[in-house]
Amino acid sequence: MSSSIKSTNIVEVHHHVTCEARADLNRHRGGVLWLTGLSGSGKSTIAMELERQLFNKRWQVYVLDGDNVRHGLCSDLGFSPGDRTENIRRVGEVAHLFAKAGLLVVTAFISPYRADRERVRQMGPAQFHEIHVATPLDVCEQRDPKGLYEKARRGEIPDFTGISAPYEPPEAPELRLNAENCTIDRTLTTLVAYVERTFALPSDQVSVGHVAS
Ligand SMILES: Nc1ncnc2c1ncn2[C@@H]1O[C@H](COP(=O)(O)OS(=O)(=O)O)[C@@H](OP(=O)(O)O)[C@H]1O
Ligand SMILES: Nc1ncnc2c1ncn2[C@@H]1O[C@H](COP(=O)(O)OP(=O)(O)O)[C@@H](O)[C@H]1O
Repeated sequence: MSSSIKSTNIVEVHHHVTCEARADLNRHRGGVLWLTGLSGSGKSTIAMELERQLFNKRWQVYVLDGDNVRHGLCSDLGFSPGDRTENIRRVGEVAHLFAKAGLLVVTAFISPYRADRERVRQMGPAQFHEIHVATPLDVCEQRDPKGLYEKARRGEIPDFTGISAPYEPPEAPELRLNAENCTIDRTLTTLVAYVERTFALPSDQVSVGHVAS
């Protein structure tokens, strides 16, 4: 974990293109939609389908997914509490950078610790919306799309979330998806409407030319 700051004598460089100018161009604000939930709860399925539907509506949108990020940026991290915290810190920083670049970032990480998710919320300045994919453990275990619960029950995966490692559900997420009782289609309808309500610019909002010369 990199808790101590080693970068000193750093002076911030300012962009000439403002966040407002990017939003004007895209017709939506940048932001972070943070999906959290157990393995098998539906995070990746929902995130990728949301990306596809928003892309088809010409949104600037990108998914950061746990399994993918752990192949590169976070390939040095495992699943101890400290490594998970560092994983979420790095992803949070990247998500906020993308959001400042004007994108709607959809993240799909278990992110089991409340404090880690709260730290990402506080990173700002982009809007952070916590979405709990609230599928219960028994349903996730029944689905077991990657066979990981079976392995974890056999003791072959240590520190497996929900089995031998904790998951702290959000207490007041911006949105809770009960994917257990809802089809993928209905979940997506709810989410797309939520995103449009929250991040789209009103169609009558006129560009005011925010790009500095
Ligand atoms: N011990 C343990 N616990 C939980 N998950 C495990 C573990 N080992 C490997 N995997 C696989 O890693 C994926 C979770 O990675 P994340 O980066 O989302 O995890 S975390 O947010 O840092 O907790 C997770 O992906 P999802 O099933 O999509 O959630 C698993 O495929
Ligand atoms: N309503 C639903 N929402 C999301 N996924 C669902 C739903 N019903 C069934 N599933 C299935 O559950 C599995 C969820 O796996 P995945 O998206 O990889 O979860 P996670 O990324 O949280 O580990 C997929 O096989 C998906 O088809």
